Amino acid sequence: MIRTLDDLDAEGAAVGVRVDINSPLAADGLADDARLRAHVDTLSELADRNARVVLLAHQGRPGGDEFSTLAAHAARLDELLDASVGYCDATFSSDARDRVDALDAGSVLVLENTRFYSEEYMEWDAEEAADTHLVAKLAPALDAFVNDAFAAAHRSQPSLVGFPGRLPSYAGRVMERELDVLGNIDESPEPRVYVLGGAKVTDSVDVARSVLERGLADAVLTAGIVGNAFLLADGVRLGAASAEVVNDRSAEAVKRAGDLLDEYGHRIYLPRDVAVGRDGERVELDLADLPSPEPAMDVGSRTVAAYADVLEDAGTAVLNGPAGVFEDELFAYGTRELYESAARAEYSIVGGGDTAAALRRLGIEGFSHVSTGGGAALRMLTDGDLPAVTVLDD
Ligand SMILES: Nc1ncnc2c1ncn2[C@@H]1O[C@H](COP(=O)(O)OP(=O)(O)OP(=O)(O)O)[C@@H](O)[C@H]1O
Ligand SMILES: O=C(O)[C@H](O)COP(=O)(O)O
Repeated sequence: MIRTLDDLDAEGAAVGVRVDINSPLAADGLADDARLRAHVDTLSELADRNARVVLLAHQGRPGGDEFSTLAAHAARLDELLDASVGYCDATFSSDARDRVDALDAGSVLVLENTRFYSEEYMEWDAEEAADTHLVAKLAPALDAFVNDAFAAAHRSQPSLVGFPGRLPSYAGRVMERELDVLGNIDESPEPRVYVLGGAKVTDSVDVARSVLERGLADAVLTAGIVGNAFLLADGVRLGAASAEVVNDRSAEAVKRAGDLLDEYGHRIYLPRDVAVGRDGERVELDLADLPSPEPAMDVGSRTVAAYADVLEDAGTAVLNGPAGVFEDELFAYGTRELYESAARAEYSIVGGGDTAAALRRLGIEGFSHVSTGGGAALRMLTDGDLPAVTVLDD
């Protein structure tokens, strides 16, 4: 059974709360605060119940553009919450532990990006994770652990799976709600159509295989960099610029996408055209017009029309990842159109950090459930088990 905040004696307790506030960034800070807003209920409840709330979170991946401190996140949370929010530029050092010890009841402290520490970017089993430096050093300063980071629950990293071995642990309100909705997806109306876009090529190929093998998906529509990977796997010569974007993420995933096309090609839909930027304009190219020197940044209107036909008959539409570089208005078209078609399905689920940002930016509404998780939601929908959830279950 997974315990929730209803089971936690919060008064005066130092509660470590793992959140997922991994967000798109802009030069001057956060580009979108949807993931921070999602945790407001959990954090306000704990602060109102006089807990000393200690936040643990990651931002970006080592070496990536969005790998940064959590200073801007703390400042934004301070605006979003009634409680006072402090920031500490360490995660488990004596400085961090002293700040936890000094924290007032009803206040929040954001510790530094957990991925600044190399152990956090490795996968562990729960017992080993409990012995990592981060967990072994920080746990004694805490009385309880709450995991509200549904969106990262598919990762077996120390801050996600290590604390339950050392502290009484609970699911936060976001985690509770997500498990409620996504745990019952096998009851959802058929046919089920999965739309896989975005940048996480390896994860998406794995998801496509799983839902196809298990008969959970009647159709898989590919878009974004994921779509480009499937086009390459199908032998389409997109051009060196597009191929580089895909191969930078995973050349191996293209091979696996090819294997999947061999087995399930009749149920996997590939883009029929792509959009590139040429002299500052959007130009749509049919596959026959490729290769192109410019990278494919969006799906084109023929793809949108073909995918809309499939989505029109969907009982359930499950979406992850944008169809293109929606942050640039020239390439927002595919995402806007595809999401609007999906939102019209009888039951529609959409997930992902950038996806949530896209919904807000493009003003798209009407989904039955907007999950905070992208990869996590898809893994939950397909395998039903998430490492960080399994360790909460006792
Ligand atoms: N054709 C493309 N070329 C380059 N970037 C693309 C393309 N299509 C989509 N993207 C980028 O993919 C990014 C989002 O992908 P991602 O897989 O991270 O989605 P997500 O919704 O955040 O899912 P998750 O929660 O798993 O992170 C966006 O920044 C978008 O610009
Ligand atoms: O955005 C996400 O999907 C989660 O925050 C997990 O991030 P990751 O894919 O870098 O582990």
